[in-house]
Amino acid sequence: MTFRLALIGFGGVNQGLVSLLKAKQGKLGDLDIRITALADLRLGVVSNPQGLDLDALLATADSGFATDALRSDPATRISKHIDLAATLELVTADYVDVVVEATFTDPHTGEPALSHCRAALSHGKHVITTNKGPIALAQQSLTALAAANGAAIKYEGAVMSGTPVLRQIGTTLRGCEINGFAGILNGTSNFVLERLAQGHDFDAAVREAQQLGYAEADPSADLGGGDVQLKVVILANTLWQAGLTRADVPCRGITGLTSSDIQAAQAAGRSWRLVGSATRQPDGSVSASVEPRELPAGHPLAAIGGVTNAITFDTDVLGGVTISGPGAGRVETAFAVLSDLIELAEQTRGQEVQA
Ligand SMILES: NC(=O)C1=CN([C@@H]2O[C@H](COP(=O)(O)OP(=O)(O)OC[C@H]3O[C@@H](n4cnc5c(N)ncnc54)[C@H](OP(=O)(O)O)[C@@H]3O)[C@@H](O)[C@H]2O)C=CC1
Ligand SMILES: N[C@@H](CCO)C(=O)O
Repeated sequence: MTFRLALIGFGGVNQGLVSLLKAKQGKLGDLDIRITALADLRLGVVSNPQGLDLDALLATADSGFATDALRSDPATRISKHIDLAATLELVTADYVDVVVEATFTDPHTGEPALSHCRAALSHGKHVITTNKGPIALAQQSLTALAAANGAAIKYEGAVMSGTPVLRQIGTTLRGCEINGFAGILNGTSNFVLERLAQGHDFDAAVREAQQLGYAEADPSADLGGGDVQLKVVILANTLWQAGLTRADVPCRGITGLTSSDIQAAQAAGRSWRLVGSATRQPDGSVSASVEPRELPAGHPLAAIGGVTNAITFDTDVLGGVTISGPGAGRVETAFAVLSDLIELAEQTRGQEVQA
């Protein structure tokens, strides 16, 4: 099976995807994944219906977006001009099967990602996104649009990066009723908390998280809790079709904590963690919050350090089920895209057998 991808945004995650596809060449069975289109503000709009060379793409990223390596294939078209219309033309091109949306997360409007997703889905293109904006704001309508056009929308990377969480809800945990969750859902802030506990400076820790590819384009979303707020909305709506919006999730980040708060907790064997949580009440309503919590040693989330994230689901049959793994990172998040592509291939094959 062949998937021809359009990558929208060529920052950390989509560059990570190119590296990962190169590393996995020949290891994905009959799944042939090609990148036939790319749109990025710094690069412009690039296409090659036969597939762009992965080494040339990596060289382009490494060289700070010089296009010499891409130009060595005469079939590759490059236009430096990029605007919404050019990007929408690209995502709907006949040489694109799957659009991988990885531009910045806008928590207020979801744009321009929302327009990219809608255009792709309404032309029957599958969408895979790591972008939390469109999913937190329009999960239900995007899913309906996909279904109406025989397409799929997948977003495993939107919560806890490459660590499988949303897929577990839909597969292995399906026989359980999940009545709540609490988790460390932001890699950057957890990384900064660890650095502060080690005595490092706040701003230096944030810069390090940016260099490592963990932070949002605007890191105040990580530190102020807004990123976790979006993830809580996505989880609650996935679990319970709760119709939750950001306004329903009171939110405080880690910016009110001082180094002395953190070190005092540490001396007492406790740890500050930024926790996103939600609970379904007996009447079906959902209460949710994002806040720093001082956790005792032995709490399942207390020992989760650095960029690692973890979530504990409160289930009727198993009690607490905790999933832990990387919460951010370029290749780690690209892995979520790859896992969505593999699932999409399985589902497409299943539909072909039935037809
Ligand atoms: N990094 C991570 O660990 C994770 C990231 N995510 C999400 O994945 C998405 C991508 O993250 P990441 O790759 O780290 O972000 P980056 O900021 O590294 O990359 C985003 C890229 O998109 C480009 N871009 C911005 N607007 C447009 C546009 N209108 N059209 C085309 N390209 C555009 C940016 O260009 P320019 O730089 O010029 O603005 C940049 O190159 C974000 O939504 C993020 O929240 C989710 C999970 C983990
Ligand atoms: N900026 C986010 C990326 C993953 O969504 C984080 O640090 O968790």
